[in-house]
Amino acid sequence: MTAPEVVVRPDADDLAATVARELVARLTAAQAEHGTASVVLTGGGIGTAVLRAVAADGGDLDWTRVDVWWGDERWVPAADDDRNEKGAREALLDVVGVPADRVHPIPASDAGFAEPEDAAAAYAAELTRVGDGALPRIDVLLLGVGPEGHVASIFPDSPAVDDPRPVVAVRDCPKPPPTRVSLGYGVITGAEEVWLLVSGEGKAEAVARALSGRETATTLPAAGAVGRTATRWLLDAEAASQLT
Ligand SMILES: O=C(O)[C@H](O)[C@@H](O)[C@H](O)[C@H](O)COP(=O)(O)O
Repeated sequence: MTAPEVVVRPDADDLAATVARELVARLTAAQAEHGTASVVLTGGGIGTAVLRAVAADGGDLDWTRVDVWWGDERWVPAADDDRNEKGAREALLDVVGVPADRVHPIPASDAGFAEPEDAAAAYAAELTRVGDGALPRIDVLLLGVGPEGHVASIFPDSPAVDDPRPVVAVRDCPKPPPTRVSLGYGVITGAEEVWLLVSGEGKAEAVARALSGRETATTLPAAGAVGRTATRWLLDAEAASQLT
């Protein structure tokens, strides 16, 4: 496993612009190598700010050859403002016009699945459909980090940490809404590059703990979020303020 890279920018705006530029460059390089690129999006404040920055300055990335996935989703109806999908569509996908068949949202609670477990199984099936029977290559997997160290919808001490399924339903989440669908660790750590986007003083302790080498995925899920070829912590100065 390669050591995590830590990038610190002065503030959230600079961080969003920097990550946007680097994301477009990475996806462009993946297209040059493979023909297509794939990215897993995150909800959250800085995650959505990055998408807005990509929309404003997206270079010449060919969005018709980018597969778009989500790391987690709230179990609410499609039109609910809590949907990560809704925020991502408004911030970026509707702006740059990604073709519908390349956008892979996690099913909403009104999409016809009785339980979030059914939606999780359907999302796992969609991953293997696109991956021709295996999990697809994910070039960049973006994650926000909660103040207690959660990533996607995997919270500290949750059974989801040890669930081997590629996509899991998560109930009783400490952060509302309580029911969610999340990629499991196997998919997260199967991504080529995992980029953790973190902004603000309230995350500084979680960042320092995650990078201390003393936490496990169970005690601090962000600590277990590593990519196959790269793990990048992309921070603003406040989020980095407790790093030694
Ligand atoms: O569904 C969610 O709650 C998000 O996907 C979550 O994982 C988020 O990314 C982090 O909590 C960071 O959010 P902020 O950047 O808004 O603090």
